[in-house]
Amino acid sequence: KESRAKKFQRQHMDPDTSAISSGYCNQMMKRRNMIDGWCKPVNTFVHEPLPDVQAVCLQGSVVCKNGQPNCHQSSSRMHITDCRLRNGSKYPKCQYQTMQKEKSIIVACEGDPYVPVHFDASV
Ligand SMILES: Nc1ncnc2c1ncn2[C@@H]1O[C@H](C(=O)NS(=O)(=O)C[C@H]2[C@@H](O)[C@H](n3ccc(=O)[nH]c3=O)O[C@@H]2CO)[C@@H](O)[C@H]1O
Repeated sequence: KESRAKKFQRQHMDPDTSAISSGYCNQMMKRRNMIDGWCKPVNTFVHEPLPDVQAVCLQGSVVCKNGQPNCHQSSSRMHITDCRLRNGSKYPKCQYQTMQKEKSIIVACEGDPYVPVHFDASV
């Protein structure tokens, strides 16, 4: 069974890509298995080293969207790509808009070791 930490990495980590093409999200949402059974509406990929993203769990504590207190906001901006399902896109033809950004990320952390398990938002 995939751990929540590993699921976070599968869904949100892509440290090795710097050149993002317009087809990046269509390719990655499929490659990382986020269009199985349905088209995931929104998903962010982070283009920073895994240790840097894991370190966010030690940074500014903030309340999560769901009210839980275990979210943390990165103290610096990070290179990310937001993938957003295009209007009219129908499963199984999940078509995404690819948007490159530099923003501070908010993740929820859990466990021992205390690591990211959920991507909450970017600000
Ligand atoms: N505090 C917590 N502590 C611990 N765990 C917590 C906590 N909160 C939730 N989980 C858990 O996480 C799991 C999960 O998949 N939550 S999810 O909201 O659907 C994920 C969102 C995110 O993937 C994506 N999104 C969204 C915005 C954006 O900018 N970028 C972007 O990628 O959209 C998704 C839907 O919004 C679920 O098991 C839930 O129980």
